Amino acid sequence: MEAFLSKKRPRRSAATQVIRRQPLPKDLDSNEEDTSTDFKLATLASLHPNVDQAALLDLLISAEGSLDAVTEILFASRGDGSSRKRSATGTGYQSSLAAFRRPGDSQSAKRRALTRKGQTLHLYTPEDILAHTPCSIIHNFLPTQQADNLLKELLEEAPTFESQTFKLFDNVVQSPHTACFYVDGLEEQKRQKTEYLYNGSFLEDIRQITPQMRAVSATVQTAVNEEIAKRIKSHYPDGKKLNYQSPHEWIPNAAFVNCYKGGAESVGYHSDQLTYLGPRAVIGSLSLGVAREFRVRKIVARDDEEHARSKDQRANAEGQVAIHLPHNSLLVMHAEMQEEWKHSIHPTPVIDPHPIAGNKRINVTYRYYRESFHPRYTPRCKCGVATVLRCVQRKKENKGRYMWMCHAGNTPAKEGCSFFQWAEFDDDGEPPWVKKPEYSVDEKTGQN
Ligand SMILES: O=C(O)CCC(=O)C(=O)O
Ligand SMILES: [Fe+2]
Repeated sequence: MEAFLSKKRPRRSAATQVIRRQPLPKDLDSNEEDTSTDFKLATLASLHPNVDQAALLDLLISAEGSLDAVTEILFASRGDGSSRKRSATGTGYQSSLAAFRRPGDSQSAKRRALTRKGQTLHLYTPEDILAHTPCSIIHNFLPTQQADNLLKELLEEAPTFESQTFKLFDNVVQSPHTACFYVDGLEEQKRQKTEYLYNGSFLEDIRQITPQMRAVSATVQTAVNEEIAKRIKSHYPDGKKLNYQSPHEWIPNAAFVNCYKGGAESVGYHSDQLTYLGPRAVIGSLSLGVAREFRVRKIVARDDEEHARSKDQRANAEGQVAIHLPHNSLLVMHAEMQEEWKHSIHPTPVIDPHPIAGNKRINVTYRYYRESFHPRYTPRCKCGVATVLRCVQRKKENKGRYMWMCHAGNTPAKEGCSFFQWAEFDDDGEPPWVKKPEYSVDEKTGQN
């Protein structure tokens, strides 16, 4: 990648520039990619000589480094018959679920057949989303006036948001959208600035939640807890919460606000960081303004025998599903999401302007930062820095295991160390230190 970056690249968009500044807490690195970005870009350039290199890099980022996926998108957009032609509308075409089912399929086979390489399954109804993704959605979530007021308030904040940074292969790159982190109250704002590390650095721009955000947060809390209870009952084995999932109430105490201006702004496939949320985290994500496609893809283990035979079979198994997120919808990402799926906001050539937001989409992801995952407790690496929590997603032998790792090297110009430690949790996802005498009763309740 360095070699590529040092080459002169005409018309390179700001969205793809490698930057050297404060990273935001995204976990967008493609952990286990082995082929260099230089090589991938050279391959793509030779396959698609008429496409600008900056556009190819953008596509490579949103396809999470997959050459196959980029080529598929480019052929599909040319409509040469190798794939289903892509829609020119902002929110995609309606696919009938029946088209993805085969007569006589068993229930599990039906689920496997739902997504196919080169095809995106578009889901609109809460029932379909609940049945085929690890998410649930509530349309028209807030009273109209409250949703509009929150949107207006955040549209005033958004022009001062900064581009996200994330790790792609060995480089910190800029995500093509802007965002800002909000917490509740002055004390928490101070704590966040000085105690919580993101990709090995402290965040500079942390803001206190706005009055509208605070009011909405209580409504989100009630709805998310109800959705969690419903999901446990209807989807999980024996109607019991997942192992490592917290049995306690979900309390939103932090939020990322994302802004996507125009259809080209997007975020590539990623899983959210679990470092301060703990395993099996739930996230409540409120969409305002322009409707966009939220795409989700199941992660399939690289050495999974069922899919090892061909790349195509693996791509089929991963597939992708587009969930349509209209104004004033609350999407709940359930406990199985971050460990087993990746998500993205897909770029689109056309959007339907929103009467208040114009070409912008505002998204608030409410999160629960758990006291037991405060960096004062989590393992430190040899650099003396609190480590990052990751889950093995692709290697079959350790799939689903958690690990603490050094992330100091994610700060540009800083070297990290090789620190690695398997992370242990009890059935409720609590780390071992909560049982130590030093861990006070107050902290167990999340109050300090
Ligand atoms: O904009 C969205 O809906 C998703 C944003 C997201 O993935 C994130 O903040 O981690
Ligand atoms: Fe995310």
